[in-house]
Formats: sequence, structure tokens, C-alpha cells
Amino acid sequence: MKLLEGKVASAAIKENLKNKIAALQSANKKVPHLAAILVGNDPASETYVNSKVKNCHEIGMLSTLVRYESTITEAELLNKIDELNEDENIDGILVQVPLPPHISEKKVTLRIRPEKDVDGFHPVNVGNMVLDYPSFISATPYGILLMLQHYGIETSGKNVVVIGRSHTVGTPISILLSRNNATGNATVTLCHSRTKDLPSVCRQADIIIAAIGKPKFVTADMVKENAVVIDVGINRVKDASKKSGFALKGDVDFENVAPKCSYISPVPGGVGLMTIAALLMNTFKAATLKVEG
Ligand SMILES: Nc1nc(=O)c2c([nH]1)NC[C@@H]1CN(c3ccc(C(=O)N[C@@H](CCC(=O)O)C(=O)O)cc3)C=[N+]21
Repeated sequence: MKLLEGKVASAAIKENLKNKIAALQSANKKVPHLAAILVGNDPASETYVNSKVKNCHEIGMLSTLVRYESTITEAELLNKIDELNEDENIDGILVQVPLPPHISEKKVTLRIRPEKDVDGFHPVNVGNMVLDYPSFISATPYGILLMLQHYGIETSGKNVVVIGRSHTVGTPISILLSRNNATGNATVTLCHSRTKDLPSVCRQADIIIAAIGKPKFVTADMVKENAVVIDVGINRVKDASKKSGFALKGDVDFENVAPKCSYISPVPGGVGLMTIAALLMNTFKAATLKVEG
């Protein structure tokens, strides 16, 4: 069993970006600049956004963190997005979700200009992604592709079972893995709560992608010998031994599943870190595409 280490794979991507940014700098060109908006003080969101900002800094990318109290009005937030859309110094914009209930995530998503939508959440980007036109692929599915690529895991002709049909993970990764290109050509089965006999469907899988949001959902009896297991879950489970009182757990019963796998991604230290690398890739692309017109 080999671990798919997000730390190792994301470090390689970040090193490459760092060199490219250094080259821009020495050519006196503009350095990519990400604007991240965080509303409220949800501890998980704070961790993720701080990590995004820190990672920008590590590779020489500029970032601006815009913070608001959870009482900010929807109109104020939309105004800020308009301002960042117009700001020529800003290449990428992301608004961390979830947002407070009085703010429409849909309105916010639609307001960000598709050219600056480095999260790839705008319907224009989602549509372009589906049609295989140039687009921003959202961070989690893109991160999974980068992880598979880094470890040289072949997808062509493989049976992939994706568990979970969310807009942000299950649906886009199913589309991306089934398309006709170097990171696709898989036979994809997208499973969900109405799937009949999920364990036997999973046992057919060469690659399982677990994105359900339930700890220990994928158990050893569901996994074929030598399968590749990608765990996208990020569940905060009560754990009195941790300083925070919580432990981060994936969707896979790691202890019992790992011995059967050829490769498995851990949580933490797996796909989560790849999502950040993917965001940096998208922000770099947003900046350089603009330069090229
Ligand atoms: N507009 C928007 N874009 C997002 O991309 C977005 C979002 N909102 N909302 C929430 C989800 C979740 N997400 C993660 C990012 C990093 C880790 C990550 O770095 N995880 C570390 C551990 C972090 C920890 O210790 O809590 C790991 O798995 O090793 C996880 C999850 C981005 N998301």
C-alpha cells in the first residue's frame, strides 16, 4: 500500500508555480494576485482561508484577505465583488462558502466575473468545463486530477466508482474522468443515496472516489484488492485527545481499508492539500491569460 501524499504532490506543483512566478518577477511582469473573502468566523473556514493565503505567500503570489462580520448585508458583499471585478490588480476572486443564511450563495457566485472565478463555481465555467472548452475547473476535482497525475495513476479503461453527487465534487469529477483525454477515459459510475447494493458496485471499482461526508462510510468489504481509494471527506469528529476537541476524518475507514489498497489518500494530508494547489494553479492561469489577452 502506498500513500497518496497531498503534501508531496502539492509541494511539486507549488515549486513549479514558484519558479514561474519568479520568472514573471524578473521580467518585471505583474505577479498573480488572489482576493479571498471570508464572511463570519467559522473555525473550519478560517483554517482553509488562512491556509490559502499562506500558500500564496509561499510561492510568491500576492493575496488580499477581505474579512467581514457575519452581519454584513448581501448588497455590501456584492458591492465588494463588483469592486474586485473592476480592480485590474486582482486576478482571482473567491468567496469562501458556506455563507450566512441571509446571503444567497447563488447571487454571489453569479456576480464574480467568470475570468476571475478561480473557484470554477460560476455557471459559465461549469458549462465550459462540461463542454471541454477552456475553463476554471473547481479546486477539489482539479486537485484529484493533479493527485492522480502526480502519482502516475492510469485512468484509461479503468472502472471508477464515485460516491456522492455534489455539485462541487461528485458531479464534476465524474465528468472529468469520463472524458476523452489523458486524465480521463475511465468508465465512471456515479453512486448516491438511491444506489442499490452500493458495496457490490464498489467492489467492481479499480478506483473509488469517496465524497459523501460521512466518516467510515467506505468499509473494507466494499473495496477490491489493490484498488486505488481517494478520500475526499472532511469530517470533524469529536476527539477528546485533541487540543481542539475534534479530529479530522475522511469518508473511508482508513485503518481497515488501507491494507487492501494499492494506493490510498489519507485525511488529513490528502486531497485537501491538493485543492489548495489547484486554486493556486487557477489563479496563476487567471493572471497569465489576462496578460495574453
Ligand atoms: N469558495 C470556496 N472554495 C473552496 O475551495 C472551499 C470552500 N469555499 N469551502 C470549503 C471547501 C473545503 N476546502 C478545503 C480546503 C483545504 C483543505 C485542507 O487543507 N485540508 C487539510 C487539513 C486542514 C485542517 O487541518 O483542518 C488536509 O486535508 O490535510 C480542506 C478543505 C475548500 N473549500
